[in-house]
Formats: sequence, structure tokens, C-alpha cells
Amino acid sequence: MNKAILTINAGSSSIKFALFADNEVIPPKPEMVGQIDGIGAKPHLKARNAAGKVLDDSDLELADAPESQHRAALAFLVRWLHEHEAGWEIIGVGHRVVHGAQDYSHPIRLDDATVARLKTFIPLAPLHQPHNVAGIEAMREALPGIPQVACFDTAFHRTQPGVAQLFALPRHITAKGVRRYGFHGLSYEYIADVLPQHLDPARANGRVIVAHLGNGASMCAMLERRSQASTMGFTAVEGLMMGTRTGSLDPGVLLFLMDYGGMDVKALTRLLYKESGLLGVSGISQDMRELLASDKPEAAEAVDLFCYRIVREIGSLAAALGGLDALVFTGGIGEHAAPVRERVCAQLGWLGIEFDPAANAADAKVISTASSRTVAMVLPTNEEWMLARHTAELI
Ligand SMILES: Nc1ncnc2c1ncn2[C@@H]1O[C@H](COP(=O)(O)OP(=O)(O)O)[C@@H](O)[C@H]1O
Ligand SMILES: CC(=O)OP(=O)(O)O
Ligand SMILES: [Mg+2]
Repeated sequence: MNKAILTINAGSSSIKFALFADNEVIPPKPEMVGQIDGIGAKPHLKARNAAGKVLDDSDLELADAPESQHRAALAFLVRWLHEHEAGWEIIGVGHRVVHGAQDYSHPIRLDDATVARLKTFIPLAPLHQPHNVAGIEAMREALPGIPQVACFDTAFHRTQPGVAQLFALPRHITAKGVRRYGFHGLSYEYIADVLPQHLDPARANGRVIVAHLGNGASMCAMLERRSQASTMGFTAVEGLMMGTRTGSLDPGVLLFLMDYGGMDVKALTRLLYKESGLLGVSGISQDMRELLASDKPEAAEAVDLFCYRIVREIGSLAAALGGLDALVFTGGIGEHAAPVRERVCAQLGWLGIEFDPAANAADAKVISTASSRTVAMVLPTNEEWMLARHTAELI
């Protein structure tokens, strides 16, 4: 049988998985990819093999209540994999784990003690960490004895200067670990890794901002391809406006809502993570495709705010870097939503970006003109490949 590494990215409403062949090196293209999305609402499984053949595309009947559908979906996935992994021997499983706090700046092999440690970070990432841990537990149970590895979204950002990791809080609170961590690290690590293949060395190692725009969205400022600053901080709710998350919000709003709106922690968590962002402002959808296709003014306003917040934060990150040599778009929206890239880049002439609308509309790799002082480009991310590579290294 051929050896393979399985990767699991258990998110807030989806579980993405991929199977990579492992013969000494791991090729960037998986043998099989799939995802169960719509968890908590209308779960649906889609999977295809390396040749693009659809292996499954069906709604799942998961009887459980929405809150327990994650576990049910994982159990289903384990059964499904057993039926479809014919010819592959899984020798390791790599898990994306959103929060590694201050403890982990590198991927780790998982055991009972480390899994227990990861559970203590659940309050730091309530939308992600419980699902990440559930994925680990389900896979450890389903594949006993097979090594499992955790790769952290926060790890890439541990190179940030101290000042970029601090809140203006009293020291005893900072000492409890209330500091800025940053997320989407596997995506940034991948982009940092491939940047020299796409840019001249001076630019690739220069002042680069990467905009990871997916359901969750953040940006990272890099120098010498190492993280210097990020828009996300203590939790994955800071920074940019997202699908259903507010992004940065005047903390006074929270005090007001607690004092006069009768909202408690649970209600505020729901508001900040699930009811706001593109969904909250548009009142229509969290899905950028739907908003771009809509002619409702609320949809247009949501997209306007999304782009405006990106432009504002690019200004902030460029200030931290002392200028800008390249801007990279990635993630579902960054890779596919040309109108979003256009609105952002059109407002960045002052940072040296001379935008090329035709290249952008054609989804070209470089979307700035040949004479542009700063390069703007689109690079598809590959978090799964980073997971597989780290897992292979550690086992
Ligand atoms: N062709 C497209 N045009 C505009 N937006 C798109 C397109 N394809 C995907 N998106 C958007 O990308 C977002 C999901 O990004 P993705 O990176 O897949 O999310 P996740 O954070 O779940 O990994 C959604 O808002 C979706 O509407
Ligand atoms: C950290 C984070 O926001 O992740 P995602 O984009 O998968 O929601
Ligand atoms: Mg994502």
C-alpha cells in the first residue's frame, strides 16, 4: 500500500480534509480532497480525487442537534474515509489548530497531555478551538496508534517584535497571556515559502503585506518573510470585517451593550462571532459571491465596508513596515473576488500600486502594471500542504 498523510482542518462550520502521498517528499497536490460544509445548518459532503473525479457530492443526514453536528460529521467522515481510502495507508494525521497560545511556536506530536493543554486554550478561540480538539479526538479514536500532529495558526507570528504583541493593559494582565497572537499562520507560512518563486529576491524578502481573505479574514505584515504584525490579535475576531465576525470594534460598544442592552457574555460572543460582519451589515448573507451578485443597497454597503476596512488596515501595516514592496491577495475572497481586489487596490495609489484592471478581471497572478512601484498579486494558498509537510517532518 502507498503511504499517505491525512490532513484535517476542522473549522467553525466546515471540516476540510486532504490525503497526500508520502514518498520522501510530499507533492503540493493531494491525492484526494474534500469538505463537509454547512455543519449546523445543512451539512453537505463534497470530495474529489487528484484527477478531479467527484467521489461524493451529497447532503448528509446527520440527525443530531446543530451543536452536536460537528461530532456527528467527524464520525461520518471517519467511516467515509475507511470506504474511500483504498490503496492508501494513513501513516500520520496533521491537524490545523487555531490557538497555540504562548506555549507553541512549532508543530507538535499529540498525546494525552498536549491534547489536554490545547483544551485550556478553548476560551481564546471559542469559534475554532473546540472543533479543532474534537477533530483530534475523533481521529485519535478512529486511528489508534497512528501519530497525530498539531500545526498552529498562531505559530508563524511568534517572530513579531515584542511591541507588536502587546496590548496597552496593566502588566499583570499581560502576564496572564492576554497579548496579541495573530492567526492564519499556515496560510502565511505557505505564501512566505513560495514568495521567492514569484517575486525578485529583494521584493520577496522586503516589505510584504499578505491579505488572507476567506470566511475569516486577516492580514500579515512581513519582513524577510517573517511576521512583523497582524490585524488579528488575542482572538480571531480582531481586525478586518469578516463573514460573520465584527473585526475590531470600539470596546465601549461592548460595555454599552452589557449595561443598557442586557447582553451577557454568551449573547455578546454570538453577536461578535456569528451575527455580524458581512452577514450582519447586509442582512442577506455572509457569502461574498451572493453580496456581489445582489442589487440591494445593504449588500453594496457591506462590501464597501469590507473593502474600506482592508484599506485602512493596509495603511496601518504599511506604517509598521515603513513602506510596501508587495501586496498579496489569498483566501477564497482574495483569490476569486476581482471586484474586492479592484476596490482595495484602486485606493492604494499612494502606496505605489498602479492597478491593472484588465489583469485583475482575468484573475492574473500580477494585477499591478509593469511600471508599478509596488507589486500587487494573487497567490492561491495551500494550508493543507503545510499541514502535510509538518506532519511528515515530525513523524
Ligand atoms: N468566485 C468567487 N467570487 C467571490 N467570492 C468568492 C468566490 N469564491 C469564493 N468566494 C468567497 O470566499 C469566501 C470563503 O473563503 P474560504 O477561504 O474558502 O473560507 P474559509 O475561511 O472557510 O476557508 C466566501 O465569502 C465566498 O463567497
Ligand atoms: C483563524 C480563522 O479565522 O480561521 P478561519 O478563517 O478558518 O475561520
Ligand atoms: Mg480558511
